Amino acid sequence: MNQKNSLIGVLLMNLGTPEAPTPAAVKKYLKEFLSDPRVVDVNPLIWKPILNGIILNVRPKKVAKVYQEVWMDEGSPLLVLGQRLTKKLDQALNQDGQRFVVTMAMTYGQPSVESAAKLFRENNVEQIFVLPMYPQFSRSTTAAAYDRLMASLKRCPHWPALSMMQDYADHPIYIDALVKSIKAQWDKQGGKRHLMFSYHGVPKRYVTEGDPYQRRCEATTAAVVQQLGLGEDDYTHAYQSRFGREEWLKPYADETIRAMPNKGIKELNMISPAFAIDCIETLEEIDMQLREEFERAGGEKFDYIAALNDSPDHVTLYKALVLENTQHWMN
Ligand SMILES: C=CC1=C(C)c2cc3[nH]c(cc4nc(cc5[nH]c(cc1n2)c(C)c5CCC(=O)O)C(CCC(=O)O)=C4C)c(C)c3C=C
Ligand SMILES: [Fe+2]
Ligand SMILES: [Fe+2]
Repeated sequence: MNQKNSLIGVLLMNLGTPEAPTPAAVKKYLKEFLSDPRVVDVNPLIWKPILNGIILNVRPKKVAKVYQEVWMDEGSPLLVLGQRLTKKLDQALNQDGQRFVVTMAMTYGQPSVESAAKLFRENNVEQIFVLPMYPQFSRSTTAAAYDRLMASLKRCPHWPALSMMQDYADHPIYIDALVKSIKAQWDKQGGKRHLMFSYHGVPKRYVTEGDPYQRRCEATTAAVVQQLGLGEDDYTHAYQSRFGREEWLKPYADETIRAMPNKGIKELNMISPAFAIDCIETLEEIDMQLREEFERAGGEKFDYIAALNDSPDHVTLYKALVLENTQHWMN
């Protein structure tokens, strides 16, 4: 086996998204996603009846409408924008000769890890670098992606060499890319505004039990704030997307944003660094719901700073992460 001359597989992994903005497709997606104990760790004897009884009968109809509001001609934003980034990364990595096979898979649904594995086998890939598209590690996202990958390899007689990225919450090129996107928005709107960082939340208990997610989110905010030279009153760090009755990480984004106009913050920029790719959680929950809450409370200007998506800076970052983590296979 000549590993030095074989192609290197690059597997970008993201969460998953429904195949259509319909209640049936959303139900199928939520069933798979919310049955994963990495995401909801409640005892299955208690959780399964709640999931199958209430949640999967009520939530899909409501959430399908939300997907319809943000759906693109080619499909779900999470998938379409993720595929655009994958294609650009492929071009950037292979511009000086074919060395990498680059593809994207979802932890839940399509495109599956098995379809990526098939592509790698067809190209005789012997080494795979896995890059979960979550800047801040969490058991509910990154570890779930690893589990999914391992499960797909369970019946495989031959394993490739695997290298997995844990996270890149404070990687200098990631921080630079976020800072550039904030400065670009400031230039566009003609000046600075209060900057709110809103991260996808997780149950507080997960962090108490050892999930480093909160610490990693704080590391991202601290690095961006430091690079921008912001003072304490210039920014806010919060968590969105609460689900269920348990306490989640605080402060909650919706409560925080409702209180801002009364404290004199009427002009706001919002960034959501936990999302590498825009999706319903940013395009609808932030740019529609939280915007509305802010304006209803007396807020006057609200601008959401898009995820890095398929921007040149994101391609530069992902290219660097791949090269840094695959050097040992190339020399
Ligand atoms: C039930 C618990 C959930 C945990 C824990 C959780 C963590 C978590 N999720 C993301 C990224 C995404 N989540 C998305 C949607 C989404 N998340 C949950 C629940 C939990 N997430 C639900 C039920 C949903 C579906 C929508 C809904 O019913 O409200 C998405 C978007 C997918 C899309 O198609 O657009 C992403 C991405 C992170 C980063 C995270 C913790 C670190
Ligand atoms: Fe989520
Ligand atoms: Fe949400």
